[in-house]
Amino acid sequence: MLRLGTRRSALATTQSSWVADQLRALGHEVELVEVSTEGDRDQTTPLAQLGGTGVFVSALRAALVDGRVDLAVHSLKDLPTTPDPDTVVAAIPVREDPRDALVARDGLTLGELPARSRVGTGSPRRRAQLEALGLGLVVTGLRGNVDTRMRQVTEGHLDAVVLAAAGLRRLGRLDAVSELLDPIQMLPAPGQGALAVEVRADDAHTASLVAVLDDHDTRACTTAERALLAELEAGCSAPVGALAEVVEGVDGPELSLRAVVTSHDGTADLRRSLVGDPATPADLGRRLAHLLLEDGAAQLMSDSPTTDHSPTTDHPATERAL
Ligand SMILES: NCc1[nH]cc(CCC(=O)O)c1CC(=O)O
Repeated sequence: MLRLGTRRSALATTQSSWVADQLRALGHEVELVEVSTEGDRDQTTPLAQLGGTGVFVSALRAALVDGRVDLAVHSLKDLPTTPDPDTVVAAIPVREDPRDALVARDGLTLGELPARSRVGTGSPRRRAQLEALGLGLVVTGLRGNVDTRMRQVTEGHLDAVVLAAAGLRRLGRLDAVSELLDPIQMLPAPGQGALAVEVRADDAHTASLVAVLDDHDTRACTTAERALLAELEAGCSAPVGALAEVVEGVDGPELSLRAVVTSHDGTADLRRSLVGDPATPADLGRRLAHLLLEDGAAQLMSDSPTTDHSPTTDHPATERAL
């Protein structure tokens, strides 16, 4: 019996159940074990103040290391880039749509939202890229699970929210999307849309069972995106977007990587891209990071730290961690 640790939120349960079903299809017995995380218990503190999305990860890792569970499923974009000595990512399954999605009132697109429309997001990356579009949108902080965030729109508190398309697709809520944002406007978080299946570092047995779920292209793409993030020394809540894609070149497949670094207020941004060898994705990510650093990425990220650290003053109490 494989014990699979999962957080309780609808999205976490859906993701964990998907992995469990894949393993069952291979003939394994799998049991879901609920693990509660600080990010779930504390429903109002902005994530950046709780220590970033890493708060969702640490409790699951603790359950792994204690031997309460044998594997844990994370959203890859929530995994810190610093390797954990006690665990390994045994599989990165095939990625869902990596794009961000707009959920707006009356099915409006970003371009159709009038100036002064209130758009909710708790992510500094989304906030900065929205501001950088220069549409006169009023970006307000937001936390909570997918349903809570979408309710801000249906109840008329906000004109729109931005969420990961992958989460909405997994929850069967793509119907609520008014626009899938083109990465030209909004580059997703490194690793967005992909899952990471972690096992104990010393558990080669479970690692080998799980390894068959690994998707080669997804691993290459997310390795490039995360190497870029690590080289920029930026954390999970940094205003950094990145998207790698395997594309067909003249001499076979190539890895194309695009990235954006913004100041926290979105008044300045740097965009760059590189194409390289899919066999050495981390190298590509590091090289693109160095180009951005040469352009001044480090100063840009440190220059204007976001002044709005209190999204809960806009949307108190009822919100829950995703
Ligand atoms: N940080 C929260 C989080 N972590 C993973 C997802 C969505 C699923 C994914 O990106 O794989 C979300 C919600 C969101 O950004 O809308």
